[in-house]
Amino acid sequence: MKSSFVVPADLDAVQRHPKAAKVGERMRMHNPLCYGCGEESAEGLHLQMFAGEDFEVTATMDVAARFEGGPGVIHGGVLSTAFDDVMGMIPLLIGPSAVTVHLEVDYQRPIPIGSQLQFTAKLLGRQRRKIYAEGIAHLGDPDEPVATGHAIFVTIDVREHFADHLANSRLADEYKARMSRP
Ligand SMILES: CCCCCCCCCCCCCC(=O)SCCNC(=O)CCNC(=O)[C@H](O)C(C)(C)COP(=O)(O)OP(=O)(O)OC[C@H]1O[C@@H](n2cnc3c(N)ncnc32)[C@H](O)[C@@H]1OP(=O)(O)O
Repeated sequence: MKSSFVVPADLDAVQRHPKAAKVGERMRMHNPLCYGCGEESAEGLHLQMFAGEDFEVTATMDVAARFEGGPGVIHGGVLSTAFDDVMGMIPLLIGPSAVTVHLEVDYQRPIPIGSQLQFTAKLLGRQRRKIYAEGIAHLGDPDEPVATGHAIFVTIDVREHFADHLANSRLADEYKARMSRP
């Protein structure tokens, strides 16, 4: 079953942001408490993300026992979370902060607990505030994907978007201080 995800034809020109991570560099966590990539999220996925060529991101994730859904295999929602976060790094290569407005996942093979998942995500295009991305997950051979994801991210003003919610974070004080800087 193929995805029906559609990328518009009239896309904007994009450039890699001069301050984006260099090719092969680990991409910084957007939030240490992030359930996807945060190192301080005890139960999180602990995705490790790396900047690729052009508008690509690669990532790895150990499929820990706590991610079980069906017996011995990853939970589908956990895999969706991983795709959300890996593709969510694509906007950082072109600059703006962005949040997910649409996410879809095609599950192609069961993914065993104990395996290491590898992801490759790429920019499909930008149109105004919308950033279209695609990702694949594999177990060592990118030509044999075990799942495919598609997403749309919409750029935001970070201060405005999170203003009413910062207080809910365990890092509220740090974020309030950071966001109040000019
Ligand atoms: C201090 C540092 C912190 C750093 C944090 C970094 C953050 C990184 C976090 C990463 C974490 C990982 C990621 C996560 O987990 S992010 C967590 C999950 N996502 C969210 O919580 C987002 C919730 N949504 C919103 O808040 C609003 O919808 C936003 C603010 C995003 C847009 O509402 P706003 O009123 O501003 O704009 P708009 O409605 O005019 O829409 C704008 C454009 O978008 C198009 N559109 C909208 N929806 C859809 C859709 N479903 N399919 C297709 N298109 C859609 C729309 O047609 C329009 O297009 P056009 O006008 O071009 O035609």
